[in-house]
Amino acid sequence: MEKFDTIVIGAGPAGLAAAHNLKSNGQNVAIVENNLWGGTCPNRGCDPKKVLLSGVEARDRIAQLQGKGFDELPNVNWKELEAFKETFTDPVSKGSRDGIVNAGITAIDGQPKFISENEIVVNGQDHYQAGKFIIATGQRPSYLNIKGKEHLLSSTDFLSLKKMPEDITIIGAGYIAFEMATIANATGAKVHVIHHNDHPLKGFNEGYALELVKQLEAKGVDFNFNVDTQAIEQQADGRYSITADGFELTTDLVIGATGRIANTDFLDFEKAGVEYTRHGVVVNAKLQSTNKNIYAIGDVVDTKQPKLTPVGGFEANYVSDILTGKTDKDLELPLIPTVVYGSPKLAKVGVQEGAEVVDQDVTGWFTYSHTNDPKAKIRIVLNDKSEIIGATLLSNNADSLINLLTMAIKDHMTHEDVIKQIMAYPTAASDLEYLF
Ligand SMILES: Cc1cc2nc3c(=O)[nH]c(=O)nc-3n(C[C@H](O)[C@H](O)[C@H](O)COP(=O)(O)OP(=O)(O)OC[C@H]3O[C@@H](n4cnc5c(N)ncnc54)[C@H](O)[C@@H]3O)c2cc1C
Ligand SMILES: NC(=O)c1ccc[n+]([C@@H]2O[C@H](COP(=O)([O-])OP(=O)(O)OC[C@H]3O[C@@H](n4cnc5c(N)ncnc54)[C@H](O)[C@@H]3O)[C@@H](O)[C@H]2O)c1
Repeated sequence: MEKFDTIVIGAGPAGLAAAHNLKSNGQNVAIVENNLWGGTCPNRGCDPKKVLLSGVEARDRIAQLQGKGFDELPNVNWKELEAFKETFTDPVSKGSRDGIVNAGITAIDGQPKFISENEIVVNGQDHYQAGKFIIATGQRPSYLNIKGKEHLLSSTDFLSLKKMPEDITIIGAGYIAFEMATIANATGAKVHVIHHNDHPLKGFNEGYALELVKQLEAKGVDFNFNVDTQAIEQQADGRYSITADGFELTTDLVIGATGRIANTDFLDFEKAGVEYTRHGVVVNAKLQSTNKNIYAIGDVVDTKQPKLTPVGGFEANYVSDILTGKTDKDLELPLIPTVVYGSPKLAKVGVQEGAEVVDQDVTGWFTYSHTNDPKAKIRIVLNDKSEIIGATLLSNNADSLINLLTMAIKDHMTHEDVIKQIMAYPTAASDLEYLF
């Protein structure tokens, strides 16, 4: 039986970062993966989505400038765009595994199960012991429990569609639903979004979320709110009929985007004394599970933190520091900016209410008018010392501006601090001094 200082279970962004960190700090480390090395983000999440969105952005920009230098609106060639995406995704698994092996970390392929508090067996035959374990098994799509649920496809399927159907329906109105709807719409598909209540993108400012709905509606996306899907049936012609109380829709393909569920099953946690809920592994403020030698990081953790790649990476660094004696403090996450990659993009950071809120429609400002953007809005929240403490942005460059505002909040910047800076002009950043 092989013994290690630490065994990491799950080779996504969080698990890989922890394994590399621990190894470079002199530990004897193994990492177990039961599927694609690299995990969700580079194989079936953030990165492939961003490649597909680059096509959307290029087309949107030209659409906005039609009659202002551009005549024809080009079509997105899905087959070519998908092939381009695969040039990024195809090398990920081998590259991630090779990186592990080259770093001198033991790479184990297969399905691990705990058989005691400090031992796992992989594929029912190979036994490994460790002083510490890190669970980094992430999440997978959760499907609605309705009649015909077997017809639901996931975001993973969407990102690898060989052909974009003429008509596609997405159930749910969270991050994934908006991003898939944006991509499918730009390829020319008729897109329907069905949502069980009238709160899309819960957690974002309601007015801004509804403005994004309006912008997508203007591009032809059909939103159906307060529709609680009851059944999906395949018709003789291969299409699908979606039904709810007083509602019926026929479509070519149905994507379920109603959240994700933690990968806590199949690991026999009971044998290791690790408690978990349907939201993930239960941890304390040091990301330690109910077994003090087993930690959890990334999407699989049952905390309220947004489940995002940089959060998993931060937690990996933190647990590595704990396990190498560099810290014994509780985890303190910094501000977490988050972006819905729609068209336009919706971003937020920090708190959303304060002593003063400056909410502006900036569509007419040069930054947005020279590209003829249909809508840009910026909401800045200040505290009683006039420091920026939060922001929500809706614009095509919200993704980069939100990072700048995150730094400004961290540095407790006021308007006076902002005007002391020189920002490259003309950019969204050089507008900052006029925003509040
Ligand atoms: C469509 C989509 C788009 C996204 N876009 C963004 C974005 O733009 N920005 C952003 O920050 N985040 C985004 N996310 C979220 C991001 O992908 C996750 O937060 C991130 O991948 C979490 O990393 P992780 O290492 O915790 O888990 P994962 O990346 O899920 O990795 C977990 C790994 O564990 C493996 N595993 C699972 N069970 C077992 C087991 N029993 N034994 C061994 N191995 C196991 C899995 O196969 C996987 O490789 C997106 C997610 C999706 C689905
Ligand atoms: N840009 C990004 O950073 C990004 C992109 C995609 C995914 N992600 C991560 O992945 C996670 C999962 O994304 P998601 O869009 O699946 O989740 P989500 O939590 O953002 O949205 C889920 C949606 O499904 C709805 N829903 C839940 N239960 C339902 C039910 N029974 N019937 C009908 N609708 C129901 C919710 O109201 C919500 O609108 C996100 O929370 C985020 O952490 C991030």
